[in-house]
Amino acid sequence: MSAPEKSHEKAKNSLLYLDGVSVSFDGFKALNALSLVIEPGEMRAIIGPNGAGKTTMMDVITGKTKPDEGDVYFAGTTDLTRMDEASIASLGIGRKFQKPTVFESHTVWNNIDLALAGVRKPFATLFHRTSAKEIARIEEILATIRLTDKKDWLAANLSHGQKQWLEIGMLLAQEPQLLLVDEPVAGMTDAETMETAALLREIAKTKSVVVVEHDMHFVRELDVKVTVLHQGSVLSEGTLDHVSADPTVIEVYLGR
Ligand SMILES: Nc1ncnc2c1ncn2[C@@H]1O[C@H](COP(=O)(O)OP(=O)(O)OP(=O)(O)O)[C@@H](O)[C@H]1O
Repeated sequence: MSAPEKSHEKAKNSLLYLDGVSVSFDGFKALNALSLVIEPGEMRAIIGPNGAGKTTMMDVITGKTKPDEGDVYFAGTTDLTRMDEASIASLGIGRKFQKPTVFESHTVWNNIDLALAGVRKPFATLFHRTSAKEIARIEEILATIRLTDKKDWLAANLSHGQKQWLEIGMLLAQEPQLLLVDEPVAGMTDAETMETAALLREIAKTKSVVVVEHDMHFVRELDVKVTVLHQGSVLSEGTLDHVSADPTVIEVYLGR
């Protein structure tokens, strides 16, 4: 069997499979032979000090950055290194950036409706009236993101945390199989942070989720397997208690 066929075989039962992925910027290795496997239906937390390569990893998965080396497969067989960002998004990989980008002058309801419209065919959007099925889906999403009672509010009037939830709702409208979420609780209150953990746990019942986050209280609340990145590679992996007790992790976090 040739090398590419071999990796393909190993990727078979995973939703996301990265093996030996390296990315260099002017000779500096932002990712260094990174290997990571996410199972279907899994939620994973990614932690690591500044500059560990977390954002670069997300950029490689979404096609924004092409790896110099390594394999990146989605759903076992789709080689993401050969696809552009738009094609990867349409496969069902949704990304939420750190800063919320909701439509401030629209209501909460319309923001979700517009996100649903984004996945309709252009012709359908032009003559569109929200169908009963779509209304039910919008209501379901509003319940998930804790904004049912704010559905008529302008997005501009939401708190920072609620805007983050709304943007998660807009991603859900696109029915992704895999959600990549970058530092969702930065700037949130403690109560919003805990609610975000509960919300993501609910979402993870039907979708795979990869969350990058620095907030350890939040990561503990997620209660999922944790991957620690350092200098572009996996330093440690396991429960939060396991990685927190790992001497190599302690050195990286405390030795700086
Ligand atoms: N486009 C680029 N050009 C040059 N260097 C880059 C580029 N993007 C990232 N880097 C470098 O690669 C390294 C990894 O960056 P990355 O943003 O992936 O880390 P991170 O783990 O997301 O960090 P943070 O927690 O601070 O967001 C850093 O040293 C960064 O300066």
